[in-house]
Amino acid sequence: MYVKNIRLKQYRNYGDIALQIENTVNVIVGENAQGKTNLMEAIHMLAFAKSHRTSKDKELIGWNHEFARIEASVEREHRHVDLEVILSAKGKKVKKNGIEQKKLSEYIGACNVVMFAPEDLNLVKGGPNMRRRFIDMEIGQISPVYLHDLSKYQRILKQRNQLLKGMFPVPSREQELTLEVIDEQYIEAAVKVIQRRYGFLQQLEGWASEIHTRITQGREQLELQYDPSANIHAEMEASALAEQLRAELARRRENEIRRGLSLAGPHRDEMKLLVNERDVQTYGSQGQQRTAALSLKMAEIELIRSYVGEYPILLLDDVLSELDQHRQSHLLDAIQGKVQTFVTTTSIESIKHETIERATVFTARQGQLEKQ
Ligand SMILES: Nc1ncnc2c1ncn2[C@@H]1O[C@H](COP(=O)(O)OP(=O)(O)OP(=O)(O)O)[C@@H](O)[C@H]1O
Repeated sequence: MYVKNIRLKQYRNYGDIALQIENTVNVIVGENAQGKTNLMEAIHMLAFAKSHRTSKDKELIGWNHEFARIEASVEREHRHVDLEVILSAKGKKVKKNGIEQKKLSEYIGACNVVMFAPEDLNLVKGGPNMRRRFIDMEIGQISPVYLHDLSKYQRILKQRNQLLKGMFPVPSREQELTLEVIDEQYIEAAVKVIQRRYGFLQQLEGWASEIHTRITQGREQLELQYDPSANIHAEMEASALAEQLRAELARRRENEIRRGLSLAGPHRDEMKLLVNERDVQTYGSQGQQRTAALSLKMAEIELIRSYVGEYPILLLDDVLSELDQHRQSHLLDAIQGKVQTFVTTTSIESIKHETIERATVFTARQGQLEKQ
């Protein structure tokens, strides 16, 4: 799939621009603060209806404007889809082929995007919430039903926490009975999320470990592990998993009431990345962490292709020049001719010559993009 054209109106520092885009590598070159990342963010918005760098949509609206609009035409293998995201003080609207989609889960997936930005190193170096966010977003784009299950789980979690808070120091009989009912809903929703995440990680690991071994020329083995917050075995089938979670909740009940918090469940689960059997977050060098992040992103591209039957669009925001020649070559060789790619850089010299020769180059200057 590829973005054939895009129009941005009052989005960040863009006034009103329209671009025709080729299904190749597109390099956006420009000095700092010219709008390179803003364009990447707009394409990310098309896929996820969410920015990769802020949760506050109003920051995306051009200063002194009432609304912002992103419109694009995306070519898919046997069809084409028009997408539109409109942001205003009233909220966000998303449209697919001109029809407003009330549920984001019905919109997401119309176009698939993999983004690799410097912050992605936090996937390896950062806290568990970064990895949970990564897993949730990536499963969401290949399986919108997952987003529905996840938000159901989050809704029940909120209710459960509220109930637990009111149960301290002495729970009433009524509260205890309500907790029993909520626990069953909580377990059912949690099991769905855990199983989906576990399955996703296994598939992702298949690709990521192969890619990682190739990049490190056989020196390193990458493993991804689902590391649950409860004493459960994520690989078990649903009823056994539910049983384990039920036992775990019973064991932790007193503590949960004392703290007014749910202490076991997907919201606290972790994904571990091991290189040669050691946690790369704790023991990995900068280079190993960078390679692990790159392997994950490259694996994601393959995983999406295996699900949707087409390669996603790749956004490389300010990372290509950060990769040494060896890692750059691995990435570029894997995508060349197959994946529509957007690369931003302040210095065109940092990108391999052969890539530039075959790429379309745009210059970003003060909210304008000019094809070279
Ligand atoms: N809501 C907004 N309205 C107008 N301009 C904005 C808005 N939000 C950010 N900007 C401007 O957009 C510019 C930043 O653009 P962007 O982040 O795309 O830079 P960049 O070209 O990627 O730079 P760098 O190379 O430093 O990453 C800044 O000048 C910033 O002031």
